[in-house]
Amino acid sequence: MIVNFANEARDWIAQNLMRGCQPETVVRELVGNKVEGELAVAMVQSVLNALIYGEPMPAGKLDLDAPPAQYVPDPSRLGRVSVLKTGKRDVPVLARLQRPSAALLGNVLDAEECRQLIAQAKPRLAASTVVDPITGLDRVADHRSSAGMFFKPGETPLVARIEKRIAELTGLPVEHGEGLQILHYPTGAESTPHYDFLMPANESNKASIARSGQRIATFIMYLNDVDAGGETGFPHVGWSVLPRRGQALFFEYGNAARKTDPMSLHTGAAVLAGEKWIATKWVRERAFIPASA
Ligand SMILES: O=C(O)CCC(=O)C(=O)O
Ligand SMILES: [Fe+2]
Repeated sequence: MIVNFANEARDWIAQNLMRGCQPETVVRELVGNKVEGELAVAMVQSVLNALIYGEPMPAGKLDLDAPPAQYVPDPSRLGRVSVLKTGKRDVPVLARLQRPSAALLGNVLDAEECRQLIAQAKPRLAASTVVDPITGLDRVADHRSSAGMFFKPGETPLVARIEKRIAELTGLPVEHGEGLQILHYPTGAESTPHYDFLMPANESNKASIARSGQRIATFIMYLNDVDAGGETGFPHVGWSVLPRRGQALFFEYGNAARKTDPMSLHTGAAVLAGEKWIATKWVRERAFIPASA
């Protein structure tokens, strides 16, 4: 059955979802406003499918019989070996998750590399920004009380060496990587639940996706041990990765069908004691071309 779905209602739902409201909360609000329950679920689901799975945004009509969007992960780019090799380095696979597709890796960076990355980044840290989902403009994050900086691809010999290592480990070409981001979380700082892929509904993301394709994978390297807290968490599956110096978490959320995985929602839990330093590489479908190029 096809029903009318006013663009105003659709935009209200989209804004709330992009602000981080839980879909169930948005459904409850709609039901409180006298929208019939099943219809409310279908309305919210259709907007979520557009925001997260890259389905077309509903425009004026809603098909209540449309099948739910599905995400089927491709096989992990890491394969099934227990130790990955890059140069003289052995990188053991310490743990794997099926959904979202993820692996924890040991011995990715040595202590001196971690120390140098922190030292090179420290003088250049600025309060983290997020892209405002409504305006598309950068603003200082209210929820992500960390400070960060980006290296340009290949900016220093150390950065270039690490980028080459990531490419050899993951099979993803060096050129597909965005500039390496260093993030520092002081005690108390956290990063609230978010996706790393770009919301295609956001105007400012459209140009970026057109240039370089969607983000499909994230490689987070932990640069120090954290005394308490600071885990990278996947709330939909209840998995937490503890920051350990030199280890890395690789997760993939884009498949060959060009869908994105809603299970890849993740957080940086609040640092409870000590501080946390990470280096993150986000990887695109195609060669990364920054906005200014
Ligand atoms: O701090 C963390 O563990 C997560 C960081 C993160 O989500 C990111 O860099 O995209
Ligand atoms: Fe993230």
